[in-house]
Amino acid sequence: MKRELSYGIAALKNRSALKLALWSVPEILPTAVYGVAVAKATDSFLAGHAWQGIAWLVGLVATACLGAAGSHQVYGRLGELVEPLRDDLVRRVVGSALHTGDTAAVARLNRQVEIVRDTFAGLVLVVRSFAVTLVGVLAGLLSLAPAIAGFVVPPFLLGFLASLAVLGLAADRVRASLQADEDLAAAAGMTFSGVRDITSTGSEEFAEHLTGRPIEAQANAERALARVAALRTLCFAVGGWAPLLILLAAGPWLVGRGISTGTLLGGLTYVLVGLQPALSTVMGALGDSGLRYVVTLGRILSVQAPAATRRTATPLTCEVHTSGLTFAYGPAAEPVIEDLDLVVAEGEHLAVVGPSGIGKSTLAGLICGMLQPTEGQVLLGGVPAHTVSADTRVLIPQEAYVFSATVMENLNYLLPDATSSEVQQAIDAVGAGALVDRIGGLQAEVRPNELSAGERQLIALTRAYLSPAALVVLDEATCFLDPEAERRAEEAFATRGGTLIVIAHRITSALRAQKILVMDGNRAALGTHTSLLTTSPLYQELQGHWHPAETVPAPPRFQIQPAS
Ligand SMILES: Nc1ncnc2c1ncn2[C@@H]1O[C@H](COP(=O)(O)OP(=O)(O)OP(=O)(O)O)[C@@H](O)[C@H]1O
Repeated sequence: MKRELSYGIAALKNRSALKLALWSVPEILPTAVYGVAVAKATDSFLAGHAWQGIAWLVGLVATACLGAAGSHQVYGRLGELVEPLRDDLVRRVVGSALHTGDTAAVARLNRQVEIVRDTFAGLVLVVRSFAVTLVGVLAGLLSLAPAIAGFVVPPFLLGFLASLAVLGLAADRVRASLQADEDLAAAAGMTFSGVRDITSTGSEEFAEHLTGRPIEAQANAERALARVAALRTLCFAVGGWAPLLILLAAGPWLVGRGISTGTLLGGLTYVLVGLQPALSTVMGALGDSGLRYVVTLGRILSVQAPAATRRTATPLTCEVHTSGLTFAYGPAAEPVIEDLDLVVAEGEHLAVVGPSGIGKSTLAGLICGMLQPTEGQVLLGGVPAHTVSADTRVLIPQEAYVFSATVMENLNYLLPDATSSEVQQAIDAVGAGALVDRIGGLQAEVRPNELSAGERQLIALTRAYLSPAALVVLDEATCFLDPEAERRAEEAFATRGGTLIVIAHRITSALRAQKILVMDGNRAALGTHTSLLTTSPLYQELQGHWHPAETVPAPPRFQIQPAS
């Protein structure tokens, strides 16, 4: 739990957290004012000064509007605070999966990353709103009647601190309950699968013994969980209800010492509308989202990337050589690629074409060593692709990855030591200059959600261009660019040096390549545009599909967005 808390606290140590805290200040005002306004309005109405009472209520509405403006800003800052945390977790998850080759883990862990992000954001909001309420109510009570604060605040804080103390215990009990659940499922599964043998050999007693213990253990774990729930209810009774009862009981005494009816009502308002709901919400969130955050983040953080011993080979060339390459997604599945022999020489430019779902992305994954052949092999410079060091090759998929950081950090991610002039040269070559200018230069912050798909692709392409990788694989990585922007980017890669493989989605991409691989089920044809037109019926067909779209100018799929 300590590790998960430290991780969350570290994520809060940045400027966005400070901005979020500052934008929370306006919200304190209505919280501080509502009890005072109710007190003053009540006393004014009771004294027959109706307009004065109405003026207090109008003032209350005005401060609420001010608070709402602050809340609006808070949500914007929350995104800036939470997205870098998500990016960091995704980086860990993907990094670990790349080392272990367990790509299914990416999907599983990515779901957990989403849970951590959502629970973290929820916790930040709830804890922030609790702090705002506490400060506001304290300020309001002290200005209204410090004696009321003396009755209300100590039991409230006692209940709150006790509920925090119970939280650690609750986390342990939840983990124990999950474990007991899993143990019981395993024991019951084992007994169920052997039920015929148990009946035929008359071993019911043994089977009962086998499942009886985990059932008892699970029942105990559930009872322990229920006791913690009862303890939390007790904490809420102390923190949420005791202040109210104490204040009501002390009412006559307070009135006897000059506290007006309106002031007493104002104090009750602070308890009923401020402290009690805030305590209920924060306890609920810590008990629910808080526990989910701790347990889920714990699972992600414990998936350590093993020492990168497997991806250490640095080949001397970046020639791609596949022989007898066969790949299926599972032992019983039909192969997606079967017995493929292919050589792409160092410095060559290959386009891969074929119908949707034929296996182009699978081939890209195999060439980059992210998938391992079921049979045959893929060599990069004579070395098995999955053992080659990660910086030897770069694969840019259709959905480009851009993260919340500066433009420079996004671009030099694969070459952190790149000089400004190297970065600028890459930007100019790929054609990302207008985009970088629009974002505000190299030191400006990138907000991924404000970029179009084409703009994200331009950033990923520039990053790949700048990388030290000798093999670049573009898997429909330019599909959201207009044909002219795509031409410029692809030509930049063709003249960059190294081997280039482009999964093409337009005929023009194929025409720019020296060689074209047509993927056609279990068959594949390799040749040039001219030779394939005569040797590959599928290529002729694809060309027929592509051609009209290429001759009729398509609307641009990438546009620089106007500065907002
Ligand atoms: N992780 C996976 N598990 C199981 N099957 C998969 C997986 N990824 C892809 N496939 C299947 O493998 C086949 C080839 O998919 P792949 O994505 O390589 O084709 P593609 O030619 O790149 O398609 P597209 O042009 O639509 O991107 C498809 O039938 C697809 O459904």
